[in-house]
Amino acid sequence: MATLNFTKGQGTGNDFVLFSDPDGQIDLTPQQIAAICDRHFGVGADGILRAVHSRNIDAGAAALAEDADAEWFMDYRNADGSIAEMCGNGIRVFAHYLAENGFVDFEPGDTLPIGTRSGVRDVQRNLAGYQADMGRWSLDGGEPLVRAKELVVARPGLGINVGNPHVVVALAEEAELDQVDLNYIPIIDPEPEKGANVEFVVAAEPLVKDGVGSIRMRVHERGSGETLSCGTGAVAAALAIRHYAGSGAPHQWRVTVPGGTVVVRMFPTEDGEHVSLSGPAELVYTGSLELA
Ligand SMILES: N[C@@H](CCC[C@H](N)C(=O)O)C(=O)O
Repeated sequence: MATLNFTKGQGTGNDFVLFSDPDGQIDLTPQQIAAICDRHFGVGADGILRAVHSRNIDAGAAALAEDADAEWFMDYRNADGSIAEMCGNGIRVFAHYLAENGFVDFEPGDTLPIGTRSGVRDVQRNLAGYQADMGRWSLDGGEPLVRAKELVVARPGLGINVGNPHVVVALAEEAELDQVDLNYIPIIDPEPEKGANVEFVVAAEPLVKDGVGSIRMRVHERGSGETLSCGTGAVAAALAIRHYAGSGAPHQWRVTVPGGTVVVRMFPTEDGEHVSLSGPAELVYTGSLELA
């Protein structure tokens, strides 16, 4: 049995087991990942973040081709062991982990490029936390119908890709958001080929104040179930509500999730519109476990 030294971290309650494997020698199986993430028999987490040098993981070649400074790669796995392309809360916690453990020199005001399966993401450190440039996004998931337990009729969703796939469902009332039972996987019709994370959203009252939009969101994550927060989900939700609100809608949104609040900003670049995500990141404790 091998010992795995890990750190537990969280960002708005989206929690992760992190470990460093610069040389790319610890390839956990989906079963081992699911066992570690199990909240009764393991450490318990929504996902796993492996810190590996980009040159030592196959998916890192594309990251280095995009930005030769993307030394570290965030190898993200969902709680069920499946691979996901990107994790918006995870990347802040990952950057914090690298900085606090001295793997990178990353002071407030600095930018750190991190390799992910959806491309390189630039993370900025500031005095309040971290902001990640989540890159470009697309409305490429159609408008499927979504059925969820305790919502009486199917609702129209909006498919959005922000590096990973999402379907956002706008609800009319807070009561509906509170009552939807996300212990059950929402049914998406037609079902996306690679599945999707599903966000349920209501507008805050007022929707816009001082040029900033506000929404509340709950999420069912592909591969992890209901989580207290999903960063890419918050980005998708803000983009969807801005889309529904039409021209004149704000380009900055506060997204309140069960685990806290994150901020989403849309901004123009030479490369088309990008979207950023800001929020906290915390390392909670360190530990070690025996790998079965
Ligand atoms: N919690 C994450 C998203 C993690 C991946 C997701 N479950 C998927 O399968 O795409 C976030 O903060 O973005």
